[in-house]
Amino acid sequence: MATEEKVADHLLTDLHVKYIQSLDHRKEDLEYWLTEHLRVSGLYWGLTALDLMHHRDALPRQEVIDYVVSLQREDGGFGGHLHHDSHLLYTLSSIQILITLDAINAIDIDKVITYIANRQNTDGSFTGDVWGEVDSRFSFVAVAALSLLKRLDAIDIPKAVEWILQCKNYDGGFGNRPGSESHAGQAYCCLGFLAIVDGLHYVDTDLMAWWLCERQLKNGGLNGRPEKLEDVCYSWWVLSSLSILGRVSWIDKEKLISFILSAQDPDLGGIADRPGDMVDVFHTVFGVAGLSLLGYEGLKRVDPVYCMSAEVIERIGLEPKYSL
Ligand SMILES: CN(C(=O)[C@H](Cc1cnc[nH]1)NC(=O)OCc1ccccc1)[C@@H](Cc1ccccc1)C(=O)N[C@@H](Cc1c[nH]c2ccccc12)C(=O)NO
Ligand SMILES: [Zn+2]
Repeated sequence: MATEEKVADHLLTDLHVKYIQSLDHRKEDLEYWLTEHLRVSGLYWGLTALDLMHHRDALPRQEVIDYVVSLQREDGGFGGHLHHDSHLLYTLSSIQILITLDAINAIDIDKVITYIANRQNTDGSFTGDVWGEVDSRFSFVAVAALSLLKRLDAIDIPKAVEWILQCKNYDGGFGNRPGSESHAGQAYCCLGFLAIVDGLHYVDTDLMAWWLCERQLKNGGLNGRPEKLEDVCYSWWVLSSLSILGRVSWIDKEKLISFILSAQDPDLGGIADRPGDMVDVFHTVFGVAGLSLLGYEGLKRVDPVYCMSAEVIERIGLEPKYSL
C-alpha cells in the first residue's frame, strides 16, 4: 500500500540542527567527496541555517575558525577546501563564516582585500578567479565581501555599476553577462550589488517585481525562470530580491511557507529542492532563510542582501535592508 507521505506543518528545527551537525561525519557518502570543492560554502550554509534557528553554537566554534583560517592562500584569497586554488566565491563564504563567529581578525585582512581588488577588469566586471570567468555573480560577491570588511574603497565602484547595468534585460530581469537571459539567481546578485552600492534607483522596481512574482506557481513554490519547476532555493533568490525591492506582499506568503515546509525530510531532517527529493545543506539554508523573510516565527530575521542574520549585520555596523 502507498506509504503515507508524512508532511510537517511546522519547521522541524531540532531535526535540522542534528542533520547539519551530522554533515562533517558522512565520510562514507560519495556526496561528501563530490562536494569537496565547495566545502567552505557548505560550512557557510550550515552555520547560517543554525544561526537563523538560534543554534549557532551547535558547531564547534574554534574548529570552524581554524579550518577557515587554514584556507587562506599566498594570494590572499580562499579555496573551497585545503590546497584548492583561491576563488572569489569561497573567499566570500570564508568571510561570512568568520564574521558570523565574530572572528574576522583571525585572517590577513589586507591580503584578502588585495585578492578581491585584483579580480576587477578595466571594464568594471569581475572574474571569479585567475582563470578569468566573468559573471555578474562575481560583481556581487566582490562588493558583498568588501562591504562586510568596510573596504568598498578598494575597487572602482562607478565602473562596476556601469558594467552591472549592461546585464539588465527588457523583461526587468538580469543575466549573468550583458545580453544573457534573465535568471532569478542573477536578479538576486544584481539587486544585492545595487543595494550595497546604493544604486537601486537604476532599477525599474515594479517591472522587476512583476517578473519576480511571476515565478510563483499554483503549488506555492517559486521557479528561477519561466516554464521551470518550483525549487526551494528560489524561495531565497526570488524572495530576497522582492524583499530588497519592498515587494514581498506581491506573492502568496502562506502558500510559499507550506511549500517550503513540505520539502523537509520528516525523519532525518534537512530540506530538499522540492517534496520527496534528497535533502542537502544548500536547500536547507535557503529554505530556512526564505521562511525568515516570510516572517516565520521562531527564526532570527535574515538580511536579504548578505544571507546572514540581521543581528550579525547590525553588530558590524551595516544597517539591515530587510522589509517584509
Ligand atoms: C553551484 N550551485 C548551483 O549551481 C546551484 C544548483 C541548483 C540548485 N538548485 C537548482 N540548481 N544553482 C544555483 O545556485 O543557482 C542560483 C544562482 C545562480 C546564479 C547566481 C546566483 C545564484 C550551488 C551548489 C549546488 C550545486 C548542485 C546542487 C545544489 C547546490 C551553489 O554553490 N550556488 C552558489 C550560487 C552562487 C554562485 N555565485 C553566487 C553569488 C552570490 C550568491 C550565490 C551564488 C551559492 O549559493 N553560493 O553561496
Ligand atoms: Zn535549488
